[in-house]
Amino acid sequence: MAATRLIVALDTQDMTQARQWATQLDGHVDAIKLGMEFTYAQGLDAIRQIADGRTLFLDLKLHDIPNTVAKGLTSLAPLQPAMLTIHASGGREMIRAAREAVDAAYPADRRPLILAVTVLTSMDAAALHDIGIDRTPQEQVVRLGQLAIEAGADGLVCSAQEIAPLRNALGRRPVLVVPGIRPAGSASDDQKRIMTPAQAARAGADWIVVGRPITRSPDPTAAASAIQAELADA
Ligand SMILES: O=C(O)c1cc(=O)[nH]c(=O)n1[C@@H]1O[C@H](COP(=O)(O)O)[C@@H](O)[C@H]1O
Repeated sequence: MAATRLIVALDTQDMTQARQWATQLDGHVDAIKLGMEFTYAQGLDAIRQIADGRTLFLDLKLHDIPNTVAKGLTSLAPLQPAMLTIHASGGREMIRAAREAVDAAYPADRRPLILAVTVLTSMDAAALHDIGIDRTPQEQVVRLGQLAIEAGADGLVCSAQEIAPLRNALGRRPVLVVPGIRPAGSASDDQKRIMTPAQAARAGADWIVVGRPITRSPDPTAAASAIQAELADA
């Protein structure tokens, strides 16, 4: 099985902080993720500055009508992300439109992976019930995952708990990117469907996404190195 790689989520509104984390984590992580917190505070040019040759996961989780998502993704092309996110629950037509827009707007050899977010790792069965979905998170993730891959997504964002059923349904091909990662002994927070780095690696995650356990650590570099060691030993 291919090694599981580490993405750090640089979740901050602050340019100096993002730059400091990106620099100190060079060589300790495999990619950086910038999302809405940083983008809404600092804008797209700041993303370009922080990315600066690094592998960029641009996580803006687009979810709108097909035309708007397609045009939005086209507007992001100058940033040359390696990965982009859309919400699978936007539906088949939205996902298809996203894929067509990305195929048209990005050079074929630098086309970003389109990742469809299935069920947010902060949601449990009760939260799904609240929004009218009376399936387990696992059932809903597999359903949305099948739809998204059929419609042209390259991969999925899911929790580590759904990797095995997704691989059963969809095989090895979809890229599985897994947040909700908490090293053993972490305090509980807004993440509900969690696993440790080693558990995610053993389950077959292609990438794990880790934010606060690295960025809120007193020593982010040591925290990232410890996670890499855990992945390597899994
Ligand atoms: O798309 C994502 O990256 C994502 C999807 C999801 O279901 N859950 C989730 O936590 N994320 C992101 O992954 C990161 C997790 O950060 P921490 O909870 O601090 O490790 C955040 O930047 C979230 O926005």
